Amino acid sequence: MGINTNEIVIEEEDVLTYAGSLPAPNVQELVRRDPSHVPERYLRNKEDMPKKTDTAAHLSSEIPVIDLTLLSKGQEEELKKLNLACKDWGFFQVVNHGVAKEVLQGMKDAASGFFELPLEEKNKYSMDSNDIQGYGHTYVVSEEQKLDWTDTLLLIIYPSQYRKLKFWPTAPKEFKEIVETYSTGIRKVAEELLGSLSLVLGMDKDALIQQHKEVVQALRVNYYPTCCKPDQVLGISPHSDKTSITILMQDDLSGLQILHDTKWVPVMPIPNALVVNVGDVLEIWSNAKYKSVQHRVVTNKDKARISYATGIVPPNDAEIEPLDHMVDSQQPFKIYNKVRYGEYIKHSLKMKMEGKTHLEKFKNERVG
Ligand SMILES: O=C(O)CCC(=O)C(=O)O
Ligand SMILES: [Fe+2]
Repeated sequence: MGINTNEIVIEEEDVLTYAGSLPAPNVQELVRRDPSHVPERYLRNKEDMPKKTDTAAHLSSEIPVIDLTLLSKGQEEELKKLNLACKDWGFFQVVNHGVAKEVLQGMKDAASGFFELPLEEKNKYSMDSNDIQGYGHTYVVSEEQKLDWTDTLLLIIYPSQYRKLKFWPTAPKEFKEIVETYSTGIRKVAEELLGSLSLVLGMDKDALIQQHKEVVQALRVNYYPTCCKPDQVLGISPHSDKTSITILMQDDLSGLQILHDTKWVPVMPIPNALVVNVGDVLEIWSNAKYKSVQHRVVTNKDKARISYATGIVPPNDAEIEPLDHMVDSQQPFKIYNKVRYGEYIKHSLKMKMEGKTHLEKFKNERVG
């Protein structure tokens, strides 16, 4: 069945519904009932857990910090910094981004209020079994896989006709309004970044926005409860994002780590800054000049952590492939085949999160 919104007909099956997850326990509730126990399904093998030898905390201060105000003025130095940040790190933090600190704080207060509600209240917004919008878990595809120590609220925000308001919490009562205000601010940041990225990739300023066909914006709020066995449990498994770019607000608790060369580097919170990373779609468009970088989240014994990831993606019917001018002497053929975003995301959602394995299927056979 299609939905008719003025002239646009959206195929519901195509755009609004994604493969869902198997049911999984509510982690916050597990901890509330027995903070001293972690079920087997969450306990990982030693080799999958952070080790001193594969972590490089001293590199945290090298993760680039970009000034968005300078970028939007087209300042040459800052554009160069952006290009290097995407090439060398795939992650950077953004300051002077224009989203007021009251708005950032308002989003944090509203989300904390939601997660503090009793389980039966939160479960009013539970994901349906065939979809990823709502409160629940994503990427749970088998009874055997190890589970992440997190509960998630995922909402598609823009274009507004894709919203499923039944999943939008009505408590705390200001939730909806602050999500709108926050998301409108983040959208401007996304547009500014996509404009600057277009320029540094040698295109007109609006080229990457055009590539999206339509900029779809989703908000994924991750709640990581305290964990009594942080050395055996991960908040989120290593993965790359299925986005063009992701814009993340973290609270004042660290936990996010990114894979840089062969070492995991913590992304330390900078008050009121946003963390931005290159997702798979930008890796494909740029023919891997910019790579989506694996990241994971570790757990914490003493304090719950909440993060707010805005995913910028194209609609399901957009075809994505390396842009012609990204084929050059450095990368003399297109390393990904053309794929509809909808096909790519459905394939990815059927797999547990495991690094970048979901991307293999779309690689050109000439990639060894
Ligand atoms: O919690 C974080 O810092 C990262 C979350 C994340 O990687 C995601 O939602 O894709
Ligand atoms: Fe992520």
